[in-house]
Amino acid sequence: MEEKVKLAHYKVGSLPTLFYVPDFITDSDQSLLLNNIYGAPASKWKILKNRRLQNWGGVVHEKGLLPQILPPWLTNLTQKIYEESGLFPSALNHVLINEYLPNQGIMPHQDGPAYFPVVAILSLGSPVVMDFTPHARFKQDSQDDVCKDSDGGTFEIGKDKWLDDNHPFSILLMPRSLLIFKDKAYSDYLHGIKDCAVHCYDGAVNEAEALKHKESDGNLFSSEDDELETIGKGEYKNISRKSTRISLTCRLVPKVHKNLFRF
Ligand SMILES: O=C(O)CCC(=O)C(=O)O
Ligand SMILES: [Fe+2]
Repeated sequence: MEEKVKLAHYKVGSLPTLFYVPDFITDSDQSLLLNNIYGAPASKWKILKNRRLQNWGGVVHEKGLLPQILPPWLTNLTQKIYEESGLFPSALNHVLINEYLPNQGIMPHQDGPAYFPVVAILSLGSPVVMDFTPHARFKQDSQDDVCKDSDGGTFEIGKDKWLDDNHPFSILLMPRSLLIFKDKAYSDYLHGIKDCAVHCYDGAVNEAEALKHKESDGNLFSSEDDELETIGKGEYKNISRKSTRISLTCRLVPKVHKNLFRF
């Protein structure tokens, strides 16, 4: 994304606040990030049931951040996101790095309340499809979806109408791309990645944009081109996840507890 280029140029799908920036970083930036991530002490990895993660920037509590200085190899990235997106009120101070093997994913979830409600996710390695699903709580709470009948009672609008306005969608995340979402995409939808080795990208909101930019570097990870299969005449648009994916979820925790502890 060139400096001062309007983010609006990268809007994808029908929500106003979902942006996909192909080739946000270069191949050599990707290699540098991967070298730093895999060069971190083994103790930096937290092992979960379905993925591994590294937490950088400090410990996030519901009431704020117990901060830890981000290393320069991460501030290079967060500063670029901060400056080029223009969506954050101050510099990003937290990065979560997730590593997924081909049969691993992340359950549909909503990001926690401690974060400023804009998230920027940089993808490295194997492509994946991320699914967005309307949030059930949003469905129940939405006053707009409750209509008054002539007796003053209320009735719910039909499920079909609700789904028209709030339909699930998916997005193809190619390596070196940046996904940014906020507002409705952040608060009214869950996002997740299926834990299976084949993902279908047919109908993904950014299909054209994602497939335009797929030149590969051929090192560290197997070629991403090999992972995109188009069988027949575009009937099955699948990804075979053959290699590891790394994502860097970059966020701002506005409330920072000062001088509580140092690392
Ligand atoms: O790996 C991803 O792309 C998503 C990660 C995510 O949703 C999170 O860390 O909250
Ligand atoms: Fe998330």
